[in-house]
Amino acid sequence: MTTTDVKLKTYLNYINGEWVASETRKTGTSNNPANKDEIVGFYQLSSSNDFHQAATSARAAQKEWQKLSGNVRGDYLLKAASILEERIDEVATIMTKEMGKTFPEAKGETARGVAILRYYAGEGMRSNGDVIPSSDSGALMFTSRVPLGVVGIVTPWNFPVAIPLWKMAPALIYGNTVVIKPASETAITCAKVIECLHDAGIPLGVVNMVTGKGSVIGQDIVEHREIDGISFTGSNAVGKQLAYTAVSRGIKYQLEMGGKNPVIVANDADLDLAVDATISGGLKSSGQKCTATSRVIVQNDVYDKFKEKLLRKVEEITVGDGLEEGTWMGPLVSEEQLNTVLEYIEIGKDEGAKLLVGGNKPLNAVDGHYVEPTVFEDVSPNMRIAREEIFGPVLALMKVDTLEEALTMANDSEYGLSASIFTTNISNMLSFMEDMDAGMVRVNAESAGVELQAPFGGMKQSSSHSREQGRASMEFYTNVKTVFVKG
Ligand SMILES: NC(=O)C1=CN([C@@H]2O[C@H](COP(=O)(O)OP(=O)(O)OC[C@H]3O[C@@H](n4cnc5c(N)ncnc54)[C@H](OP(=O)(O)O)[C@@H]3O)[C@@H](O)[C@H]2O)C=CC1
Ligand SMILES: O=C(O)CCC(=O)C(=O)O
Repeated sequence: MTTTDVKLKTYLNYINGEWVASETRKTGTSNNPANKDEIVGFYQLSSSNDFHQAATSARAAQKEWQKLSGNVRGDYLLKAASILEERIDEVATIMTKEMGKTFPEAKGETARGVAILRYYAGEGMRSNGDVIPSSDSGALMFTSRVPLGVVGIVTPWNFPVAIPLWKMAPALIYGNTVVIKPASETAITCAKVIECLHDAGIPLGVVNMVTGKGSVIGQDIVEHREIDGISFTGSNAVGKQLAYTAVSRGIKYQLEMGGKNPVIVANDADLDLAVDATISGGLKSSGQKCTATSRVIVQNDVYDKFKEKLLRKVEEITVGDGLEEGTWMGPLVSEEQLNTVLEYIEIGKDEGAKLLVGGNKPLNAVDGHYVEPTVFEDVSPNMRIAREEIFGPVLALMKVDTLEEALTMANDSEYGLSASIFTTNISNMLSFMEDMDAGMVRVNAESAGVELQAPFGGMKQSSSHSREQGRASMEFYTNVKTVFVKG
């Protein structure tokens, strides 16, 4: 049985190189958020014992995988990249159907997945240590990076190809084996990615996928004795809970969580650029990115002009099924997410913010979890819509007199993931780069849209202060061994 049998539409767990049903014999349903009645497929609702099988298989495969040379491990990633590239339309279609982002966005993300696999394949050939002069002239001293062992990976639904791959690919290239539990909303998209690794011939047990509710098997991923490290992206509540257990077990953990990302528009900004970037950074993927722009802090002199240009463009946004040509913004991922966003819109109104545009479910879109792109103004820093992550297409405009005030406001957040400034003045750029407390600081560019070869992560409550992607991944997925050799 394969997961590509469309008649069955039931996707299986992947354990020790085989597609297997959960021992529970229960499945969950993946629905299309653009059309609630359309079933995309079924995925396994796994048990702790299913997870145990996967973790045990990953352990059994680990030493042999580690012993392969880096370029041999890289070859598997290269093969998987080519297979994913051949299947790009199929994978992107499933992604759009499961989580709602538009097909061009889904295709772009899948292409990014291909590039991530190729990038980390190359890592297998790069240096993994340093020679350090010993104080003993007759000795050789060097460092070597060794894998953690078996890594547990928990991923969210908003980047269902890129995030699993930017965690799995570095884990694998540095010699770890993995067990992934993807978000339930996008379990099938993850199965499609795993199929590529399977078809690339990756050895048995090196990659394992177990689907099911995080609330049922999630804790196993960090508690299981065979798990040596855990990498998580998702909400702060779940991330912190996993971290507590990881600390109590003394294993490594890495968390990527929320954001409340500001954009500053200075008096000297190129306003058209700033408007386009605010819309793209805040509303693409319906604002469901941890790097999405949510606070738009605009200097007084250009406030009215910026607002007018922004509203004109927001009103032109077409909301609809992401598979339909001409749709700019798809639905939210689920009814739960829709309710959360609508609730925040009510909170904004109750707190006294002024709703300029949007704020409702579109009248002609009853079949899916749609919400209009929404812009508030008169938002003050203490309002909940200025402080809490909404994870939806909601922008909060905030007016300031000076850039110092803008920076203070931008930094007034428990989060510190990404931040942008739009300015043509070099000293404004420099003070922003220096004083903005965010893991990603961007000048004349939107807050979202990270590059796979650069470190990614946040300050404050946005992450566990570690970094993912690029060569920074090596810090998490390996331990340093210092070797001293005396002839
Ligand atoms: N930083 C980011 O990129 C993301 C942030 N978020 C934020 O989180 C909010 C809620 O989204 P949600 O999807 O519920 O996020 P969660 O943190 O609940 O989900 C992320 C992943 O964790 C799993 N999970 C859930 N509960 C547990 C648990 N107790 N132990 C271990 N794993 C668990 C989920 O599985 P399952 O799907 O089965 O529940 C999913 O795979 C969003 O509104 C947004 O604010 C969400 C997604 C991504
Ligand atoms: O901005 C991006 O492209 C990545 C965002 C992200 O990682 C996330 O939302 O989880």
